[in-house]
Amino acid sequence: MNEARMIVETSQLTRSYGEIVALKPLDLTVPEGEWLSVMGHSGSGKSTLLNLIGGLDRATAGTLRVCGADLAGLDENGRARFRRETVGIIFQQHHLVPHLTALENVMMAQYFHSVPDGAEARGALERVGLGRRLRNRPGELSGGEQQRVCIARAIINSPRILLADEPTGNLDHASTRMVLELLRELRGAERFTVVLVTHNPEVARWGDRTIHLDDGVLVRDERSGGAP
Ligand SMILES: Nc1ncnc2c1ncn2[C@@H]1O[C@H](COP(=O)(O)OP(=O)(O)OP(=O)(O)O)[C@@H](O)[C@H]1O
Repeated sequence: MNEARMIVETSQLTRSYGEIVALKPLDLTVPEGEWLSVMGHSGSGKSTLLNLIGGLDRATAGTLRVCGADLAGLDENGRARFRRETVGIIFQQHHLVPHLTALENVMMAQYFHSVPDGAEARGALERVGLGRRLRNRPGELSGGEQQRVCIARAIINSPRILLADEPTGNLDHASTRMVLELLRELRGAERFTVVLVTHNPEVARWGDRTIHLDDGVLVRDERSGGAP
């Protein structure tokens, strides 16, 4: 039987900001293809963990391997390359450029990864169901549609791991469901691993597994109940 490959492996991973220990020594493994939900109160260390996994921040102690890369051993350039090649990120705030169309917003992300390619960007927008809204600016799209542009932008480089920080935090119930269904469908098709931070237990249930952080400590690790 094949052992599942671990996409994230941490050992005693720690992040302090001066006196504040945002993440206390954490041992965590995430197998390839898993959707891991991360819950916890405000300030419990969820974004800190996500930012470390995404190579956006550096640990103060411990080890962290993501897709085989030893993140502690990478310099700034190495981490930028790791982010470009391996990671897709979606935030609560969409960070779309207001005066650019949906297509141009995705192409701008490509510019930072590699070379803008209109056909590829169009393909990503079609994959998230926005093939008919390519020329619309963010202000002309609903909140759920804006988040779908962000998902198109995040999957354009075929990431091995998709990180989502409260991706549905600003959305109503129907748009939340649509975004989560899309993530589930894309994960099935593209086989990336998902780590999704949320305050909302209903959202966490869409994952395979949920970990709970409390004051920087992993206090619970359980199989999720399944999507409603
Ligand atoms: N750059 C920073 N400098 C100083 N302290 C920080 C920094 N980033 C996070 N912290 C602190 O680390 C702790 C964990 O923060 P983190 O953002 O990871 O929590 P969170 O669980 O994501 O919270 P929220 O749900 O409110 O986003 C908090 O006490 C926070 O104030």
